[in-house]
Amino acid sequence: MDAEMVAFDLPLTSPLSTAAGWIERREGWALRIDSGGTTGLGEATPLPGWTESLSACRAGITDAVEQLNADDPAAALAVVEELPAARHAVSLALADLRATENDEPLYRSLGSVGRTTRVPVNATIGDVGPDVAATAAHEALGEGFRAIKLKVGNRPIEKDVDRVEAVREAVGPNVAIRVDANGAWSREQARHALTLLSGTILDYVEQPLEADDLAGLAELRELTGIDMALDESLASHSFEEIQGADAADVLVLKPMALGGLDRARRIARDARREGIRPVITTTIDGVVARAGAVHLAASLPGIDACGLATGGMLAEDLAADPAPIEEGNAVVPQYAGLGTQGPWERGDGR
Ligand SMILES: O=C(O)CCC(=O)c1ccccc1C(=O)O
Ligand SMILES: [Mg+2]
Repeated sequence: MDAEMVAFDLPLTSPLSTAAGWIERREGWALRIDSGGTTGLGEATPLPGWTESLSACRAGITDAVEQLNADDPAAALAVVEELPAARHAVSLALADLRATENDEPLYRSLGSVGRTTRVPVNATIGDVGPDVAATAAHEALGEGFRAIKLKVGNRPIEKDVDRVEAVREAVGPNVAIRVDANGAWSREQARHALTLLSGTILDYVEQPLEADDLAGLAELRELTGIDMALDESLASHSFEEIQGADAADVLVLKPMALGGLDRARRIARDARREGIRPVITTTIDGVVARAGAVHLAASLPGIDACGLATGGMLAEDLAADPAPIEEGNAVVPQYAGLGTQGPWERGDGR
């Protein structure tokens, strides 16, 4: 097999705030494996704080490309074992290649038996004031979204409460609202915020406390009865630890941060077995990784709304989107494999 990587640097239309700071651009590498004319695409888009550094990622993919060119995919995976973004690229390219060789869409190749044509997604609203948030939420409602995720935790509690209430007012009672604090609150602040929000029905609160405070998350879950979603906690704690701590109702799975679709899918299935809802999201990835995440979500029948409507945050992308958002759903590509050639795409789109 022949493998090559190309660097990219994609600016966001407007920066998104997270626990690890502001995301303004997404840099990474697209990877293509060619095996006798059949290709497999991968993408590594590291996000420091969530994955390895850019330099560690570049070194890892470079090593993996060398192993792939020596026809040793197992060695390629081994060299990126502890580099989640790099492993994401290598494992995705190999999975895409396999699915393409088998002439089946990637989500089927991941183990799904039925046909899935759409995956519900949430609209993502950043740390904007109540009026802008309400306008964005109202627009999302008009576009067909049935779930909205709002970033909180960057303002005084009362201000965040106003923002959440403004969004609820804008969308009415039938849209699920999720809030994501990215670990910003102390135990006391989270208790206060969730008490003030008790009149507003929330689908869940995502990472209200820092990643390592599993005991606090379990306590908050018990105390408030609000569904607790863990995101950052998954970077430093295994599924078994989280389950053992009784800390989660929902797990937010980011294939880029977890090291690939295969790893994320295993956690999703473990979670479901324990009655925990998996939700698939991205780290604001390029189209190759985003399409992979859509396939992963499609391989989990009946999945809740996922955080996959992130393509619109990018001012530029690697290629046209094979999984566009329509009426609050990602359309699942039914071509063989992933459904995109990324930067290797021909000008005509396929
Ligand atoms: O889940 C979504 O709706 C979008 C993805 C998102 O919010 C995100 C994007 C990059 C880094 C972290 C996060 C997060 O969920 O905290
Ligand atoms: Mg989150």
